[in-house]
Amino acid sequence: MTTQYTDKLDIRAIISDLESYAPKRRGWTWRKPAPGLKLGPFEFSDCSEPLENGIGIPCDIQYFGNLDPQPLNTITTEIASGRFEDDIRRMRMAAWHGADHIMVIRTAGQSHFDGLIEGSPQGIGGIPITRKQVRAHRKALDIIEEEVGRPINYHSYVSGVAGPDVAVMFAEEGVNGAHQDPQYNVLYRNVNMVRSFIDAAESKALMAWADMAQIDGAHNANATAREAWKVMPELIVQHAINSKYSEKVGMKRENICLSTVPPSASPAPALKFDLPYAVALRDFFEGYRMRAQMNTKYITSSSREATVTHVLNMMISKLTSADIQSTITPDEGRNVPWHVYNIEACDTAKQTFVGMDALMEMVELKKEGFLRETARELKERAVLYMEEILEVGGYFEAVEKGFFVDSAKYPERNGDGIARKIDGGVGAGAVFKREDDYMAPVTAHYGYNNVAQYGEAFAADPAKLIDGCTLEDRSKIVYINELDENDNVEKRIEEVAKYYDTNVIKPEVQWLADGVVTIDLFLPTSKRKAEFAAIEFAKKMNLTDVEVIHLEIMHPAEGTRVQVKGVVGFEIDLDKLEIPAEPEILTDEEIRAIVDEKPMLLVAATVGEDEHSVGMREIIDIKHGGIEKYGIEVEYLGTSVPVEKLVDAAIELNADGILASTIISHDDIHYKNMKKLHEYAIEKGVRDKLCLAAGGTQVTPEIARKNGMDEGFGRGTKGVHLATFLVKCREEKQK
Ligand SMILES: Cc1ncc(COP(=O)(O)O)c(/C=N/CC[C@H](N)C(=O)O)c1O
Repeated sequence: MTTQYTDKLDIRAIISDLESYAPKRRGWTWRKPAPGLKLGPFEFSDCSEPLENGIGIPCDIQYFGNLDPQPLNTITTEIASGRFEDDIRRMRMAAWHGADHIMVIRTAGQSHFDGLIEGSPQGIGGIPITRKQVRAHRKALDIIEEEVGRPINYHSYVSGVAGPDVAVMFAEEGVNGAHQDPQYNVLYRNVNMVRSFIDAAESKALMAWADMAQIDGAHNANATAREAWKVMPELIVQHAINSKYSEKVGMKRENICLSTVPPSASPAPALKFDLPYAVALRDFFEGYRMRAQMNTKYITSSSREATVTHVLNMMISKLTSADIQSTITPDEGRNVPWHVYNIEACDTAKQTFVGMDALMEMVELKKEGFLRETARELKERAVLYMEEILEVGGYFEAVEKGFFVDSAKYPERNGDGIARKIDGGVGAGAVFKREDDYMAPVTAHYGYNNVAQYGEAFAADPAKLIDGCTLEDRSKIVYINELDENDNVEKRIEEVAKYYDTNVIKPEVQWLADGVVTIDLFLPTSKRKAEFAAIEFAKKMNLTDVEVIHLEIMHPAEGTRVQVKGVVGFEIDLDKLEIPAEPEILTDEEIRAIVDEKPMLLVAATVGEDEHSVGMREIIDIKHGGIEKYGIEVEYLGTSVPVEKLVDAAIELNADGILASTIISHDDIHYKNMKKLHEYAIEKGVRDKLCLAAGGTQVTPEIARKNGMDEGFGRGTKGVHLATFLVKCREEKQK
């Protein structure tokens, strides 16, 4: 992080004056490759340009100085809180953790709305797409991308009965990417298929004009089929139908992203299914983009399990290709994703990809054997599937016959596919042939448009007839702020104004001040009893609205892990908190001058029965930025040293202080050893003379001091922190 951003985004400022907001650019932005990128002591092969501001994963911050390498793959985070004002804060967190593709899920059922909606109503499982909401998010992302120093793509959905209306609005509002696949309408939203494909042509023409990236909907078959791995031939066919249709309408291949989800998940031998499928897809669809997403069909309430599934999916992405890596949040299987899980998923993607940097310079996929034979078989099945579609008369007839999402592996059939009537579904009978003199003076309008009746000059640019349509002249866009005087963002912000305007805070998981917390318990009893006992424990902790969100058997009799969510009924005023000032740190020069003037000698050891030595070596050795670089002399006694020996050595050497490394914290042994050290120094009559410092990954300074240390040092301690303490402590002791 190069600049401290200590101010929160001003949500009220972002949602104000949206009427005059205009997007800065049009179209999708891919990451900039940085071949041979050097960061710290490392060189990376498959990374993109680093961020100006970002937050590395914890071990990057603790051990590598926040190098924060960014993989070449675009990383997506999906947000679905239902309140777009709270989504904005989460976008900022995700962007700082490496997401450059923000996908905001739509409110349930918007596919059946037959027109645009306006304003800022709250949504279910996502937000209602409205012009106001899209502008607010794009305006917020303009600010956020400046902070992180990388363009961020905003993504939504062009589907449902009002697809083309939404596509026009997205083109007007600078949306960068969208899902668009007429098969989705037909199979999962029962929108009439003829209507869906005609609307798709119009929508895709607009998306092509807006240079938007398109994601198809094949992944939905995965999540819908009974045994996902059996729909592989169909997935290839679904990708082909949407990709070819998109290209015919005029979309560039590099903007056509196949939404490829591996059809299985462990404990199935996942890569045996998923890798051949991934290879087959890339064999067939050269020149298109791949958008990889882990399988969400088999996701459960175990956030750990979801993370492993995510990592396995990224292994496939690395072994084959993924231009976009979608990240399903690890809590997707138990609630509408929460802030911290969006961030976990972004970190998992970043950590995994940079950890596998240069993998394909070291391994390659076998050119023969099971992998290639299986890939070929899948491609053959897909071709047969396509041929049979032609035999029965084409796509519409095949849908009527229930070809799609049948749970058998084509050409086997179980007859349980999703069948739709050609003349059925929402919007049926609403397709009309354009009259000979049909004319629409608008840009990116698909199909017959007889503008030539007003002069050939207009044929190539129909909007010229009206001096530009809304795509050329934003003043022609009608912006409506709100339609509902209650269900809107201003009202919602009023309800939580205190938490915007003061330093009073409550815990939250998705909405400001929602008060929700989770507790993670191990209960030494059976699953059923643990479930009810956990609720009781949570209630006794004064949580309300208590719900069990995850149960995991450690052993049928020995115990169960339970995760519970609940609401706290109180808040904290930060202004009234006693927060000890951060310890002041002296400069290297100041410390060196003090030690030059008055040499310092310490004795150091890892105490008790503890063999860990790395931490102590790092805090001492000059090459790790340890205290020796200030000229401080250290007599290191090694590991598993009794505290008595430490004190005796300090007396013998007339040392200024003692450094005790205490890594093992089981049964608070680290604090017990500190107490022993303190008491023995008193017993030997040297306590007042010596500066006693204890350090370790589980050490809390306040508790170390309670156990007799002059100071304790926990995670992230650097040499300068310890050296500052030592020179000040010695000065104090020798007054
Ligand atoms: C092709 C297509 N069109 C529209 C919608 C939106 O669907 P409604 O508005 O009808 O809910 C979807 C939904 N996918 C969810 C995101 C998924 N988790 C993903 O990452 O892809 C879709 O796949």
